[in-house]
Amino acid sequence: MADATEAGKMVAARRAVDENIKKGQVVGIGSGSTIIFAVERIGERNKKEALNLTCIPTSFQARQLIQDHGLTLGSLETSPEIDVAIDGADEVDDNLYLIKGGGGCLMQEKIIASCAKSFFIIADTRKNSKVLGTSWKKGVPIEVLPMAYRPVQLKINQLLGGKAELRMASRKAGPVVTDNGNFILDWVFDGAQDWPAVERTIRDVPGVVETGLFLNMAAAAYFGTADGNVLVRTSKQ
Ligand SMILES: O=C[C@H](O)[C@H](O)[C@H](O)COP(=O)(O)O
Repeated sequence: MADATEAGKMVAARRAVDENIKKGQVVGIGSGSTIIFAVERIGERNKKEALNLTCIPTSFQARQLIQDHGLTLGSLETSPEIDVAIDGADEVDDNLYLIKGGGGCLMQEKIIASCAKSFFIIADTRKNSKVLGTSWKKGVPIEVLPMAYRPVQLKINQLLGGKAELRMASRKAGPVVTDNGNFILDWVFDGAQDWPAVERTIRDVPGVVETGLFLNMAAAAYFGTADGNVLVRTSKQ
């Protein structure tokens, strides 16, 4: 099963890279386990085609991946406009609404995606849902300022129901600390939601830095299966 999932991630990543990355572009590089296959493919093509890309990372991990594959590392300061961004997701619904941040990276990912002319999602087929919360049961990640985590937690519970849980680290005592020095709350919800309204409600709570809901951002999602097939779903808009 694990190998089948990895195979699905790989075919989706390779197809998205081959269809969307062109010479000379500024490329946003996402975070997580699926993006590894995309950067491997970009590196492979770069050796053959001298792509001359500038790659903008969304995390510490992405920065290392870019450098490990001999690609040119850039920043939003020098390249504020991105041609294409590619990233993974924890779940994708029928509207191409996404939950992201399962690996603790969401704020830089959202900034990079917002600067990109096109934003593509790569995932194995398990992430392809009609309704968010069908396969991803860990909730919506919310990045919060550490000093505000407790009131934010209480306010979200009051405003939305469900439960906003402080994400704890597994190989360190205490909470997960993001690349930006913040904490993460995972808002575990029940049933279908009005996602634009939920996004507004969460963002309006002082102390919230960003949410892992990416709405109306992705142009297409590539879902790979172990047998090498890739389903491409494009935005309805
Ligand atoms: O925090 C992590 C990022 O949002 C990832 O892109 C997301 O969790 C998907 O990761 P993976 O490709 O490992 O499933």
